[in-house]
Amino acid sequence: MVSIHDALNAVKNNINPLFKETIKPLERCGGYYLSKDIVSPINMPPFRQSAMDGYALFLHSDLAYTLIGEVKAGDSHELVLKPGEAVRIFTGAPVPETANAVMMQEKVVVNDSKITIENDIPVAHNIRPLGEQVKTGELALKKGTKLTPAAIGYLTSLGITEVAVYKKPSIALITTGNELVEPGKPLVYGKIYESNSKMLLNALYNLKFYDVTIHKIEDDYIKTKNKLETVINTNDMVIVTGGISVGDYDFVGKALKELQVEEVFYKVKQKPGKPLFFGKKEDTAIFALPGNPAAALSCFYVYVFIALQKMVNKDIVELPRVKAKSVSKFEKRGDRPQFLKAIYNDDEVEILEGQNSSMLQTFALSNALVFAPEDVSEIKHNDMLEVILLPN
Ligand SMILES: Nc1nc2c(c(=O)[nH]1)N[C@H]1C(S)=C(S)[C@@H](COP(=O)(O)OP(=O)(O)OC[C@H]3O[C@@H](n4cnc5c(N)ncnc54)[C@H](O)[C@@H]3O)O[C@H]1N2
Ligand code: MOO
Repeated sequence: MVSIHDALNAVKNNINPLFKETIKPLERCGGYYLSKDIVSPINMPPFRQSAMDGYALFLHSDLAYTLIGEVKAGDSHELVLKPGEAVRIFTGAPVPETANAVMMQEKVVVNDSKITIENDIPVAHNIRPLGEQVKTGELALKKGTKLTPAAIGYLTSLGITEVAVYKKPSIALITTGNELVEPGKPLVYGKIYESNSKMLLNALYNLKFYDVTIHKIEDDYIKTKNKLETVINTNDMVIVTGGISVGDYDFVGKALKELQVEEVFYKVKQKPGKPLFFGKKEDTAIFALPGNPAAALSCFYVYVFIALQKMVNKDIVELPRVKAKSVSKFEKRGDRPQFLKAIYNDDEVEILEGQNSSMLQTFALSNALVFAPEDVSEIKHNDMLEVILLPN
């Protein structure tokens, strides 16, 4: 049995960034990281743009100008101004080459073709220069940049439609157990509805990992071994739930050994999630999470989360931890450090009733896990606690 500290380090040290590339339509790249520098194919803006609705001017020493025409957004005609001349212009329209400033209309008095501006303005006033954001051939975004909505908007504004990004891991989710029934089917005595796959699928989707397949196996050694062999050979990560403890029908550990999966650790001194397994086969990471649903999800957030972040080359790989004041009492039994389902709000944290590792009801209300270290046996009101914030 390893400590939480050693288990966390083992996950961090045994997972490498995937660095597999794929070309994807830009609009589908939210949350991905660029695998190549992007050079701008155009100047942005592609022409000198008016930043205001108003008048483009060829500045001279007087406040009065003569109006000679109009340019609106989308117009392509070129008007030629002489000093003291102006054109009506609108936001986003191309500023004629010969105009050198734009005055907003609120500061202009119009009298037929004569206009008077309120005050002097400097050259370039209210004109967005050609290539102000980026020029043709310049670096638009560098390799490794995360494609946020803003980044996708920016690259789209440069006319880019597809980009090279780091592939996200392909993940196989496997549930085990004869007792599991697909929701929607009748529940016979002794059976339960299978919930871990949908729960973890959504945890993965929530973190923007979409390349996920779900597989179900009965408590049968040969079937377990064959299925694990296939998914390990074809995925970057395999997440199994159940069948990893010591029962006669827990075949996952034996099958992984037979398949020569390298055990990095098995069993962690923690509650929930004692029988957690983490191993590797070539570049595939294998987690076997306890079948108890709340234990599986807790292990997912504390350990699998880190592996996922490392695979996509993120700098910060753990969920955020904060300190918060306890508003509840809790008695911790045994010497295992514990992750407790809790509600964090405004620097305070409430530890919920119903901490059993089979209970999702309380997890469904939680937005955090309180970490109760080994040497703590009692948590009191106002104790300062370490709180892991769950992704929302
Ligand atoms: N003699 C011992 N027994 C157990 C130990 C131990 O140390 N010695 N550890 C206990 C702990 S702690 C845990 S956690 C569980 C883990 O067992 P497994 O990982 O082998 O999980 P299963 O036995 O297959 O299932 C446990 C529990 O979870 C339910 N389950 C499983 N899969 C799903 C699913 N996909 N959806 C919903 N619910 C699921 C399953 O029906 C069981 O109730 O072992 C203890 N035993
Ligand atoms: O370690 Mo188990 O996950 O407590 O129930």
